[in-house]
Amino acid sequence: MTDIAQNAQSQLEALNQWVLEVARLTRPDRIHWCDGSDAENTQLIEAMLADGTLIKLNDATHPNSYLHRSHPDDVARVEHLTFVCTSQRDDAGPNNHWMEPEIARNQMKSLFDGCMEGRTMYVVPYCMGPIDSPLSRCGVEITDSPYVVANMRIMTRMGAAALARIEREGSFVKGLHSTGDLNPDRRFIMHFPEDLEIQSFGSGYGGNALLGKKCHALRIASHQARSEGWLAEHMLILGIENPKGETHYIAAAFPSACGKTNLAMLIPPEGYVRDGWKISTVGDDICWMRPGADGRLYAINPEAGFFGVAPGTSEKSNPNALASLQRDAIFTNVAVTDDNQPWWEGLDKRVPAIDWRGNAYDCNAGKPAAHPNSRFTVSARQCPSYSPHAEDAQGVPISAIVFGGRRASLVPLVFEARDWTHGVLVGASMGSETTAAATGAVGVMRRDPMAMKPFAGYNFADYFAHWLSFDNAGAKLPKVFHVNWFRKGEGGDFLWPGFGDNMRVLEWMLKRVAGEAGSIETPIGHLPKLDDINLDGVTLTDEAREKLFGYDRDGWRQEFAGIGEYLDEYGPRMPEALKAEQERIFSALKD
Ligand SMILES: Nc1nc2c(ncn2[C@@H]2O[C@H](COP(=O)(O)OP(=O)(O)OP(=O)(O)O)[C@@H](O)[C@H]2O)c(=O)[nH]1
Ligand SMILES: O=C([O-])CC(=O)C(=O)O
Ligand SMILES: [Mn+2]
Repeated sequence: MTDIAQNAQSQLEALNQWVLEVARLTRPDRIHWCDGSDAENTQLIEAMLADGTLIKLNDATHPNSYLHRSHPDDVARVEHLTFVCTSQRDDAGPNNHWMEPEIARNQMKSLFDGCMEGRTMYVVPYCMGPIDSPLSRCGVEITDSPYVVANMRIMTRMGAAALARIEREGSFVKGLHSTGDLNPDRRFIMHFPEDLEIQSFGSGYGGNALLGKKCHALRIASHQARSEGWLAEHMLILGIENPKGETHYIAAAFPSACGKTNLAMLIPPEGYVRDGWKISTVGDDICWMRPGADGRLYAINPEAGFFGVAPGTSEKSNPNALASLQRDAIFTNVAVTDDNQPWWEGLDKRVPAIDWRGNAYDCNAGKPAAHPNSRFTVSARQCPSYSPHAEDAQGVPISAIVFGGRRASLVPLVFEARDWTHGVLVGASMGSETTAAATGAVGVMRRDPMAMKPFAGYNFADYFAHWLSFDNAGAKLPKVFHVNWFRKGEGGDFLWPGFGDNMRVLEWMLKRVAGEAGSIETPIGHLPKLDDINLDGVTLTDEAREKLFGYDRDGWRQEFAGIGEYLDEYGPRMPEALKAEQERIFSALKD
């Protein structure tokens, strides 16, 4: 036998053994190896329609589309129940909940004991990233949820091709998932990055249960990326083609429910379209980046579908998303109209008949009909703006990295970092108001470095050091920017129109990359002057102009004092260079 054949056989044996070991513990009635075929999917869907897990939507308006109503206590990620179990506590860092691996494994073992009795155990081989890309990585999720299987089929390259790659390759991420009894007291999402392992119990919700997404492609992958010299980030990737026909790619990190899907699918304002500007979508949530031979960062989207926020998605805000959702989509926790079409707040003026829990909708009760974190799952290939380069094995070269949060006050529309180290500080000091994507209070300002607070699989101090390490000889790094689409006026309204008009800010960024646009230098970075940004067709009040393009020195001094305190929470592991950058800016703000 050749070495390669021998390796393939031993990989397969390791996988088989693990599957049997899990089956001995969880005691399912049946084991089903998923091949990802249409026939298999049809069978799964039929079984879910029969037992009520799925409800068929209006076939005339939404062919092959389904509604899933989750348990009302299981509608979002659960950060307080999510753990990174490294052998050393400090390796997980103050940014993660930590448990000793041995204790976590024993606790999970007792939860998984017999939990699949009466159920089918599905073995789901998947590939994160194009099946032929050297940047992609594989995993296998074992789950007792057919809803998870149907979603994984849309969100990843699932089935036979992934299994073949696993047989060829050295390693895969092992993910074990059971919905258990959905009791929130028996719910844990455990990560063992040193062993490339995930164990998730007690939830069927997206980020907790579709293990390829946040658990693998962010927490495990970020840990792996650190030792292998790449980056696994909570970023969208989009392409911008200018009137000259040149395409630049931008990666942008915004926290959960802060605008990644919307920016990734942006349709430019009319004047831009007429001039020949085009936006293409590579990814809307996760970005894996690695330096190429030419020193630039090359990125792939490890996902194959979108698990997007439904509320706020409309023909006006995001026509590309709506067009993607015409068929073959799974909707989770949305409302339905009297003719059984999916509906959510912000979609249109119709009044829904049934709310997300399945009760008659009472429009006077003051409660939303769709859950604020209701979602759609759909293949990226159905998106009209899906980039022809989204499946390129070598990835796309990144010209700019954008950080952004939901900040009602202080933070202007856009500014540019002076250099890479400053850019890393801009990312590290990001703040944002919490959203419905995770359980807990909404609208509370918190530090969310690089939009990775819930997703970094290791100590943020080491993560920032890893980011800084990309600035080496030969590197041709992207420019770094910060945006805020969510600045509010005294009256509580958003001051910036957002959505398609965000194109104006993207254009300024590309001009900065090309050295063609002006700015004003301030201690926090380069801000555009009002006439550096094309505002043709946008009406802004005086308050909006001042707050979106101005800079409040006193407010920023306070902000930087807070950033200094935040960095200090990480103790001596925090890289000196980042602390020094913070101190430089803080003292410039005092002058
Ligand atoms: N005011 C305003 N709201 C926006 C803008 N872009 C997105 N939103 C709203 O923000 C919410 C979430 O946006 P998404 O694009 O789905 O967020 P995401 O970052 O992809 O979220 P995750 O999938 O949770 O990671 C939606 O309700 C949008 O309508 C914008 O430019 N301005
Ligand atoms: O993980 C999820 O369930 C959805 C998501 O993208 C996020 O919360 O950032
Ligand atoms: Mn996300």
